[in-house]
Amino acid sequence: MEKTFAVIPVSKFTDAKTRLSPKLTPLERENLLKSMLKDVIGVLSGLVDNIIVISSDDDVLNFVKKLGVETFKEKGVTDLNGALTQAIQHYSNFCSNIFIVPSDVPLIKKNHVKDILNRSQEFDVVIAPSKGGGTNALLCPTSFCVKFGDYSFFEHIDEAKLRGLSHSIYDSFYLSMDVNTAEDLGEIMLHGKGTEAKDYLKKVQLKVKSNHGSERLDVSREATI
Ligand SMILES: Nc1nc2c(ncn2[C@@H]2O[C@H](COP(=O)(O)OP(=O)(O)OP(=O)(O)O)[C@@H](O)[C@H]2O)c(=O)[nH]1
Ligand SMILES: C[C@H](OP(=O)(O)O)C(=O)O
Repeated sequence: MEKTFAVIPVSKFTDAKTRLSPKLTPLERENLLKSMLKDVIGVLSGLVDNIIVISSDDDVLNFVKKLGVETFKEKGVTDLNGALTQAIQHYSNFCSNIFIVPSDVPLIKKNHVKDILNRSQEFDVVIAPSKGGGTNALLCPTSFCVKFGDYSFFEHIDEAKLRGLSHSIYDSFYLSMDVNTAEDLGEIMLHGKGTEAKDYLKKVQLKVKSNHGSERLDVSREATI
């Protein structure tokens, strides 16, 4: 029987979401990453054959072990694609498809996962774009070569074509929302009802206001850091 394993790559807690440093302290960024991880793991739970978090950071791996998730420690000094490649090679002995979901997509819903899994019955590769040309979900055979980084959405489509694999684009507003910038935090405040991520941002008193300036959302703190 074909099996699909979900793989969630997570950077070190100390490197968590550096682009949010103007709005959140290092500890707050770590806590936000933990909240987003809980959201992503909760959504994937029960829908895939296994969930594996990969990281070089023992603190990350110990945190997710307590959530009942399998862990894979990346070996040596590597980057996101290197880490994913190590994990895909290892798990290719146990599954036919890998479903990669980053840890920073707290608006993902169970219906997205079900839809993507259904599409993989018909297509070899299913790709969900992120804002800015990245990839927020990639379901592919274990033979696939991952190309995360700049404009990876287009790189992944090219990779599928190069390998003669059929692909389907999964187009979802919520799934496209990864959290990289202060404005992204505003989107989580607006659209994240019921998520751990929104609850955490409320706890640290983040406020969002509509703005007609260079950014659409103005994100500020009630209390200063
Ligand atoms: N295992 C692993 N995960 C990584 C690595 N680099 C990034 N990630 C994860 O990959 C996903 C996408 O990361 P990015 O959005 O590119 O960047 P980030 O590191 O989270 O955030 P910035 O520090 O703001 O760039 C997130 O789930 C990260 O935690 C890596 O070297 N190893
Ligand atoms: C890793 C990268 O993430 P982004 O920089 O788009 O958040 C990608 O999706 O390819």
